[in-house]
Amino acid sequence: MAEQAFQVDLRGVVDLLSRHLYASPRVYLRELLQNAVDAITARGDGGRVAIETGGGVLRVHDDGIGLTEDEVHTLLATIGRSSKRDELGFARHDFLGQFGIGLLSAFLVADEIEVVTRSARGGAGVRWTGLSGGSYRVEPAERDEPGTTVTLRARPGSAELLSPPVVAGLARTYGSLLPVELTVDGVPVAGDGPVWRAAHRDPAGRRRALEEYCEELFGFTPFDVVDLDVPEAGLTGVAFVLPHPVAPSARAAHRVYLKRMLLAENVEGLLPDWAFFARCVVDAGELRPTASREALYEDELLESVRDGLGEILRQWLVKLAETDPAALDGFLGLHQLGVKAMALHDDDMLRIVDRWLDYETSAGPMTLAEFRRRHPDGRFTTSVDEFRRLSAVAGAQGVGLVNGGYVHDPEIIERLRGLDPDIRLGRLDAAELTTTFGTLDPAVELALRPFLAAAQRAVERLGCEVVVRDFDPASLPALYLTSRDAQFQDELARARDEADELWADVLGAVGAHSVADRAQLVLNHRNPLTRRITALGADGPVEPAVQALYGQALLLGHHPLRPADTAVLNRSFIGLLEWAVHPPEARE
Ligand SMILES: Nc1ncnc2c1ncn2[C@@H]1O[C@H](COP(=O)(O)OP(=O)(O)OP(=O)(O)O)[C@@H](O)[C@H]1O
Repeated sequence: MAEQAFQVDLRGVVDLLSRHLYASPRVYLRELLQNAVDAITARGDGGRVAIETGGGVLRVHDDGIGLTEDEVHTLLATIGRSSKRDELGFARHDFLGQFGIGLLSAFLVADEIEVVTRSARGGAGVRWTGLSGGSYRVEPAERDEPGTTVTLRARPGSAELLSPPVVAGLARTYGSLLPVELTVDGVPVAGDGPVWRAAHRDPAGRRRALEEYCEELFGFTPFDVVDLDVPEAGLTGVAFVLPHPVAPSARAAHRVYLKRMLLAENVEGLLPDWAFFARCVVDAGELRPTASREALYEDELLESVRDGLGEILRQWLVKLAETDPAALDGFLGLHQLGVKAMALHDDDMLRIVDRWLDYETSAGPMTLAEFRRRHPDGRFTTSVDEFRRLSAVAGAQGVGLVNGGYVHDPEIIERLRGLDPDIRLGRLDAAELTTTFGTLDPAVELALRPFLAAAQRAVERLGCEVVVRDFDPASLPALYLTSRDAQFQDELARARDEADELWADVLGAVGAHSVADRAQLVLNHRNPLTRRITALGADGPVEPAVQALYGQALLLGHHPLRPADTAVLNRSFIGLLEWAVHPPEARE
């Protein structure tokens, strides 16, 4: 059977382009500009593109390579055919176009495209007229010079897009960096090339020019300006460090030019995620666009560009730390989350965090490096709540405590030990604090035995052990300590209660070896109120008082309240009230 060629319904293709490929019909001008610039490139360097507007008509003239009649038939009339690929079909890297569909985008704003062209390689002028319905005609045309003129007549409803101010604006947006002479209605479109490549008398002058550029583009005065250069991708540009904090999750949008033609103003994925504190303007010769030319095509080159740009920003930061600590301080004040995220993977960043970032500690705010100097055996908490409830106690006992409760902190502190094996900063196990609490005089301890037994009965069902110690701060009546192990035991006990017999035995065996490790209610003998409670006789309100201390210690320590805890708290409150209004002597 003879093979048949696919038929293409041009209306379907135009619909696809206008509604699904391009984000906006504004791109028509970019595609025409791009073809003109490619034609100039194909002819040899230096050329002119002149755009004329008015009366709902748009003309784009170029003095590029032009097309012969044969080429008109094959290139303009075949969708997907492009002269910008080599024999093997690879896009040739000196051209902007590659897909062979760009010209069709003119149908987004016009029903008819007219191309009058004459090839620089010889032959007469040709007029090609393409209609959005899917047909075209070719006829001879008068044209003296080689080059091409594309003419569009606005479709009803699209006149605005072809109007002089809109066209001038679009030409400026897309084309102001193009290496050709570009005019709209005779007015040159600013073409001094990339601002970051312009010559300046001194570095300060250049810096000022770049800052102004940033203000104009992004509306902020940058904290700093970093030059970007990734030769393997033919990429140059600048990164502007944001002068205000941003959420790390905010997608950083960069302005990207490919071969001096604007790709888009909000390109994502140019920098590694952690570098969310910078906005870039770059021009790259080798990166590829997606077919819609509104985003970068994700390939290995883009990946290595991302790594390369990340490295440049990292170096900038390391240098800032070495040469300008005050500026680094300012930077960290704004963007510490990003720096912490970097420190998870990068030793230099980790050292910066260690040396420069202030942490909350039991001895006030200071850097981790300073903290380690003062407390070689210090501890860190992994939650902010834990820090809040234990820092006063730990501090009063000379145990240094760091708040490692914010994002990335525990990982960062763990990584520090990888950096230097001598670092002993370890996780706090709250139960270990009791070992540093002062024990009581044996005689006092002995006298407290009956009280302790009664106190233990009062909280027995809550799964905690009552001890009396002597510790600072004296203002604290009692402290509730869980160890991670005690939490595990709690869960185990709960599981054992709920499990059937077989499992209960297994779980029992698991827990058997460390039954002693329970949560502790540590009563502070240094606190006057607590001391009076421990002195209560057997006929005193020992039970509600101890339960009240227990409840207060839970609340003070921001511990979660279980239903049993709430019940005990209520009961103790009522019990104490009863004691207050019906003292024993009144009951007789
Ligand atoms: N101004 C022009 N001068 C010379 N040739 C042109 C001009 N405009 C278009 N062409 C020819 O028509 C072909 C098809 O153009 P079209 O814009 O559809 O695709 P492309 O530029 O090759 O690729 P892309 O879809 O990526 O833009 C081009 O490859 C080129 O050979």
